[in-house]
This record gives sequence, C-alpha cells and structure tokens, in this order.
Amino acid sequence: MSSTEPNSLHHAIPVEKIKYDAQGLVPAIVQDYLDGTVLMMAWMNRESLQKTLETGETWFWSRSRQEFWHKGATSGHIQKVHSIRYDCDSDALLIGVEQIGDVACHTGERSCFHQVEGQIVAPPGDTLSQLFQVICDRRDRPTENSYTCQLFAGGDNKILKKIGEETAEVVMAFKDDDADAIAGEVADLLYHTLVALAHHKVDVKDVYRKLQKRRR
Ligand SMILES: N=c1c2ncn([C@@H]3O[C@H](COP(=O)(O)OP(=O)(O)OP(=O)(O)O)[C@@H](O)[C@H]3O)c2ncn1[C@@H]1O[C@H](COP(=O)(O)O)[C@@H](O)[C@H]1O
Repeated sequence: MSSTEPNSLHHAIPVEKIKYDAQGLVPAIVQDYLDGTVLMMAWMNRESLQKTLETGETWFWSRSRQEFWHKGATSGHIQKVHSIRYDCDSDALLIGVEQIGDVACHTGERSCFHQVEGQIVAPPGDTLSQLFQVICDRRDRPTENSYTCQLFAGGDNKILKKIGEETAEVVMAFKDDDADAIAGEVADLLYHTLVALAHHKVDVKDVYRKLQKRRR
C-alpha cells in the first residue's frame, strides 16, 4: 500500500493512476485511523475521490441512488480523512478516517462488520483496543472469577500497586536481556495500564491521539 497524510492528500494520490472498474468505480475500505477498526466499505469514482482529496472528508458514489454521497452531510457525522492508501495494483483504496460525531459506517453502528457465527469473538480494532474494550466491559458488567474485576474492586490502591510491581519486573527483564520475559512483562504492564485507564475513564484512543500528534 502506498499512503499519504492529510496535509498532502491532494498531491500524493494520483487520481488518474487509480484503476476504476467498468462502471468507473473503485472499492474504498474505511478504517478508524487510530486503531484500524474497519468501519465500512463503499464505492468511489474519479470525481468522488477528487472531492475527498479536495475537502478532506469522504465522498462516495452511491450505486443505488446514482449520486454522490457525502458521508455525514445530513447527520453531521462526517469522516475526516487522515490517510488514503491504494494497493499495489491500484484497484482498491484504504481510507483512514476520524469519526466526527461518534459513528461512521452506513447504518450508524461503530462498525458495519458483524461476527460470523462460529468464529472467534473479538471486538474490532487492534490488539490493545480489543483488550481495552474487554476491560471496559468487565468494569461495566462485572463477572465472577475475573482478575480484572478484582483489580477494579480494589480501586487505585490495587491497580497502581500492580503497575509499580509490573514496572519493576519489566526493568528486570530488560536487565536480564531475556526476549521472552521482556515480551511477557511488557504485556503485563500494558494490561495493567489499560485497567488503570479504564478505571479513570480515559480512552486508550486518547493515548493514540497523543502519539499521532507527536508523529514527525
Ligand atoms: N491480558 C490479560 C492479562 N495480562 C496479565 N494478566 C494477569 O496479570 C497478573 C500478572 O501479575 P503477576 O505477574 O504479578 O502474576 P501473579 O503472581 O499471578 O499476580 P498476583 O497474584 O500477584 O495478582 C496475572 O494474574 C495475569 O493473569 C491478565 N489478566 C487478564 N488479561 C485479559 O483481560 C481480559 C479479561 O480477563 P479476566 O480478568 O479474566 O476477566 C481477558 O481478555 C484476558 O485475556
């Protein structure tokens, strides 16, 4: 995938290079720019891609209505475009967006994609976002025999003590230069940090936002 960032959207995507099908369309997969959650898939044509590049918001081509679809124009739930990538043979687009107004797929759900029956149940998003969602679910709907629920029940005293312990274990693992132990201890520290974030109602995506802003 080739990519471009928001301030250079217009220059970096060669609209003419994109391969459109016989109907003049190219599939566009829309992802949350922070955690990669796949939100929706829709179609663009040359003009809607051009409008997307010019406005920094998503414009699609509605095959059923045969007209432009400026996502969120009526609801206010627009998709602010952060990146556009195209695949190696230029016939698919991957668009990283920020959801303005909470929802961004066709129907207004967090993501259009539903679990296929019988498959492993995992929330959308990257590994940390998925774990954070499970942790928040434990906070909001406590279950028996859950270590996470025990941490929440113990409050800051228990959670922050564990962060202190895990930090020391991370340091020791690095000191020992043991790759497997390092990965395991860092995983423990990340998990307990996510529990602390959930306890203080700070979204892990706010951490991602900070990191994105620092990107050079
Ligand atoms: N990712 C984790 C995770 N990482 C680490 N841990 C726990 O963190 C603890 C690490 O503490 P230590 O290294 O000190 O080990 P310990 O001696 O067993 O811990 P203590 O007895 O001192 O509490 C262990 O009990 C681990 O099981 C985790 N516990 C839960 N999760 C995930 O959290 C989600 C909710 O799980 P439940 O808490 O089981 O509902 C699930 O997705 C789990 O996979």
